[in-house]
Amino acid sequence: MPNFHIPTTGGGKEILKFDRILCDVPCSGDGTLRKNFDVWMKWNAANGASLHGLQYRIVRRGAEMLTVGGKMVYSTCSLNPIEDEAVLHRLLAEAKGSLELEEVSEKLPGLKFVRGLSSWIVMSRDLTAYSTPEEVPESMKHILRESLFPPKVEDADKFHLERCLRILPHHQNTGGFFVSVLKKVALLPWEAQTERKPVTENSSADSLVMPVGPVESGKDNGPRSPARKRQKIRGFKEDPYLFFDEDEELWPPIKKFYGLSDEMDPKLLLTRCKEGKKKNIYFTSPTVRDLTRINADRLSIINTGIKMFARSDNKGADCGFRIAQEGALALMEFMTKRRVVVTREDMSMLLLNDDMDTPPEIHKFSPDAAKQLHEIETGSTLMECYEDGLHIVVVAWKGKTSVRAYVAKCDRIHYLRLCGADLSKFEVNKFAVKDNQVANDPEENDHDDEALMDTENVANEVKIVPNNMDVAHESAAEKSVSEAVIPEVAIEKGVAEDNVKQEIMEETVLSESVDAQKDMTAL
Ligand SMILES: C[S@@+](CC[C@H](N)C(=O)[O-])C[C@H]1O[C@@H](n2cnc3c(N)ncnc32)[C@H](O)[C@@H]1O
Repeated sequence: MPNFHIPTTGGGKEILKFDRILCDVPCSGDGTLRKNFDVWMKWNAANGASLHGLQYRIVRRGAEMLTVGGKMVYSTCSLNPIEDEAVLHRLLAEAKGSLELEEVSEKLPGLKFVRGLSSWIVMSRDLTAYSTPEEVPESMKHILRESLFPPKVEDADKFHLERCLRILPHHQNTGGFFVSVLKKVALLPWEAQTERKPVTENSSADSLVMPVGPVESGKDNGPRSPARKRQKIRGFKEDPYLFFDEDEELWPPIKKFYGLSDEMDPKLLLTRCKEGKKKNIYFTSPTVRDLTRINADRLSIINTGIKMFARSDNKGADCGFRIAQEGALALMEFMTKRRVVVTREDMSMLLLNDDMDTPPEIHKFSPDAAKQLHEIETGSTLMECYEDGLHIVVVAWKGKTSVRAYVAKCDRIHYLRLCGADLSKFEVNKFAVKDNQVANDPEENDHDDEALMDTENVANEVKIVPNNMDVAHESAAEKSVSEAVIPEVAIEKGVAEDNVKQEIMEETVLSESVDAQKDMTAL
């Protein structure tokens, strides 16, 4: 994760530090073996060792991005101490007291868990066990490195690894999970060495550096100098983020139509269209707007803000933009018009009617809701229900004689369930319907046999699935964080020759790494 710049009060910029960080890192996933059949086939004792380095670099980078006083969760769905306590022990040892594990067991009363480990053994792929780094043969030292081993007995207490929580599958009938909370109590030793200066145009922090931990090839090396530069991330040209100015011509008609108060700052609205008609209008907070602007040349931001308005080319006196459901709750705070309060029965009727041709007519609503509806002009409207402790706000289109909900089907079902409405018309078992069709249609039966044969053939071809357990790709995991966004892949099943597999793997790695790079810089 690269640094983000933020403006300072004096008009300069500095590096943003976070109050809270969640490092839910890629892992072998052995805690999920009850639901992931694959884990049984792919597991070996060295999986943890090949992921440890990547996990360490991610959490170490997290610690750097954390503000002093901030907290960071480190979690995995693996129960292998090499991926869990060993990673934390390594970071805590390097942090020299600037990071502490927090006691969080009281935070979730009733949660069953066992405490983190302070001792464990390290195993090679052939199941040879080693208790200390000294026992590891020279030829294995580059794989079973010192950092995989537990703290020395005399040092163990000071790391408080027992404050980690290990949730075992049988405790709550779930997957296995490891979770810990770190608190940053002082600058990290390697941060403290570099005096914190404001960012200038020419300072190294201003370029896209990845000030992450050491590249782990061969022998392990200590924290590295923050001045070392990394390659710039190349990639996609995203549509620009164009924030409204004071004199944005779209704003006055929207403001008037929805009766938006002066408290709503139009400069928090943005579009992504440079030319032509603007399609969607997004809303951000002042902080996100500043971050987006100030980092525009340094980061490829994929998406930001919530969709608040969508263009609607309905003829009429409206402002040309309807409210988007995603932004409705944020918008209603400023809306003094076009809000209709309805009863629970009204809301159920509106949402149950998903037949676009016959939306419910206004006279079918309760008298009070019908009166409110008659008083507003045609166009986008909020329908709000607060009966019986409900708090449902949906976007609708108020026509001359009827009202139609503009809500996605899954949301519609969710709200109907809250209303206690009859959901039977949505509860169709697709598989049962298909089975019935097959049973009643001999031709369908024929086709299905063919389809089955095809499936069997496909199963014998090469299938590529993302899988972070493949030790063949240890080398990717051993690269720096900036490069190691390349997801590992595994051949799930197949009869193809090795070189064919290799070609396909390379192709997949390439295309997936581009996607992963996009994800990495998404805000
Ligand atoms: C356990 S998942 C996180 C799941 C997430 N917490 C969620 O609830 O959807 C681990 C994530 O790490 C990402 N990842 C894999 N390699 C990475 C790398 N080198 N740097 C950063 N993230 C990586 C994966 O894409 C994956 O999304």
